[in-house]
Amino acid sequence: MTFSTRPVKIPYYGTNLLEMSLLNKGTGFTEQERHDLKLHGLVPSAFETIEEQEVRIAAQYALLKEDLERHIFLRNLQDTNETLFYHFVKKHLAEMLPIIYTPTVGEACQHFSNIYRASRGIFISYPNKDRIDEMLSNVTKQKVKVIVVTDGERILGLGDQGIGGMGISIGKLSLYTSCGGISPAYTLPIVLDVGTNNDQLLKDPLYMGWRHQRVTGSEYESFIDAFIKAVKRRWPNVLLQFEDFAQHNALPILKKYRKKLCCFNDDIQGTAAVTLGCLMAACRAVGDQLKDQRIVFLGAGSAGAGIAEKIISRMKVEGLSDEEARARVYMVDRYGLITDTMPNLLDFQQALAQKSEGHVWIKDQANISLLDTVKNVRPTILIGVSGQPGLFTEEIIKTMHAHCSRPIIMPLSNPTSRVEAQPVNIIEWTNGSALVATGSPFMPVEFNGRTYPIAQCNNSYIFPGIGLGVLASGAKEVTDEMLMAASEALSEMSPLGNKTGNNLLPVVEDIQKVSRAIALKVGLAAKTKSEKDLLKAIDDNFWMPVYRTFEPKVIP
Ligand SMILES: NC(=O)C1=CN([C@@H]2O[C@H](COP(=O)(O)OP(=O)(O)OC[C@H]3O[C@@H](n4cnc5c(N)ncnc54)[C@H](O)[C@@H]3O)[C@@H](O)[C@H]2O)C=CC1
Ligand SMILES: CC(=O)C(=O)O
Ligand SMILES: [Mg+2]
Repeated sequence: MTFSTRPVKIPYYGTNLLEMSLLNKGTGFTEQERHDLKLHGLVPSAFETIEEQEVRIAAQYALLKEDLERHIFLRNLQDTNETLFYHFVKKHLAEMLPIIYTPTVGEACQHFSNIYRASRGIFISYPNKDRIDEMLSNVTKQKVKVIVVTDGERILGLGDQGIGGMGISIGKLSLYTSCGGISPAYTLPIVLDVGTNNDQLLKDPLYMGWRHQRVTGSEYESFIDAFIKAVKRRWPNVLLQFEDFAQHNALPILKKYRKKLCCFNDDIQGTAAVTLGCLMAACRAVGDQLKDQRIVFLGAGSAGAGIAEKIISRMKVEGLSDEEARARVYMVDRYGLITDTMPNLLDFQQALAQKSEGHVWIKDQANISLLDTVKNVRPTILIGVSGQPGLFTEEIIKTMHAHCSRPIIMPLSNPTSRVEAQPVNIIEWTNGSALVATGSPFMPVEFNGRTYPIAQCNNSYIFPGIGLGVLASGAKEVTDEMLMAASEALSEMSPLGNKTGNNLLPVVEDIQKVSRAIALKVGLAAKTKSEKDLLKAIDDNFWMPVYRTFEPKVIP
């Protein structure tokens, strides 16, 4: 990996410089820098390396008792000294990801206004809809390359969190940097404040968002449109990630803007890519193909439909017709199995509805439960993306296992409090036969003297690599081919798939390696550069949390 050690010329000095989290080094500034940048006296006289500073941070961190406190502490460090923050996080990645990301980030979103410390990102509220250009121009970062934007309506499985959604935009971008090497100087979290329907927030005197019911319909659509156009004007080549939009908006927004700027929806496409990568690896491990599986989903929303369509695409690559592939995928939602006679289906659900003709157990039945679906379909794969905890009951899991000796069971809902079943229970109910992957992190399960690792099938294995791949290739669009390449790259790195271990996914500590491999495949699928040039561009774009030497740009 190449890393530039050239001094950086900066036009900032004194207290202002210390207040810039991207440049601040605290006691890490050298004697020369303290002289040149007017810092003498503004920091304690000791000179410390980043490693020495980290010892202090680790000692302070060790005193904290609750995960939310740890999150606040780390966010504070991020707002004070980003290089030290990423240095610390990178060194303890497996321990810190659950603090800066799921599950703790969910709590941070729920309590966003109460734990608020310092500003980060931009808050674009509906009443300010005519000044979006001005708001974007207020951002001092010149080269924004990756934006994560949410409107806070469906934060993880926690529902409407209003401007608390900013927490997820910040968290995702922290992973772009810690897992995908995107410089924090190039990232920008955004929350679109279109009001909230969360009564608790509306009544909370500390809530800092617009106290108004959510704007909907054409008003909402024109607001989104104004936002997208303003982003294009300010940063025409940016990669925009849509995050945690509610079901009724997620797909329509993606469809409308997919070709208009370089963007993707993480919950639909990122989740589909990581799940498909896991399933391809799991099939390889047992010498099967995806086209031979029968799959049942609980939750036919953005994530469910995204994963289902990706699985269908892959089954078609493996030789099935569209009809044959769709016949193998069953979607159970709030009112039961989705069938072609069910009223009020959304377009994307209609495409995934099972035909009632030809299935005796479906014909003329309404509200077919998950249990009945499992009994009749005899699935080999069960995926939970309902956002509702506990719905994979013992009876359902045991029924599935009765017809499938090695079931693949993925309760993917986040955060931990929303998981469809506890991995330990699934392992027990299946007598250790199930292959389990969850959306939030879980400890390995000990059962009958064996250890069962629980893979974290979360889009965090995918989006940092997509971001790096897009930046390195200069792609103008995130195509289906690029997403499929991401799934393939991930599945090729699966220890279980490669028969080199029993982990379905590489361990979190290897996630930077995973992101680079995904970036390469994604970049190649973008067809803009040769492999050699791409590898160099990936290296060049990969930011490392080390202190650069600063020189004054203008002597004040
Ligand atoms: N592991 C990962 O990487 C990801 C996990 N997720 C998780 O998946 C969950 C769903 O996310 P989205 O699909 O975006 O939300 P969504 O709101 O679009 O879909 C959820 C679906 O579940 C259905 N549902 C609700 N209660 C149900 C019940 N009792 N039985 C059956 N279906 C029920 C809803 O009607 C809806 O169609 C969330 O908890 C989210 O955190 C989402 C994206 C990525
Ligand atoms: C992981 C993620 O994007 C979600 O749960 O919404
Ligand atoms: Mg999400």
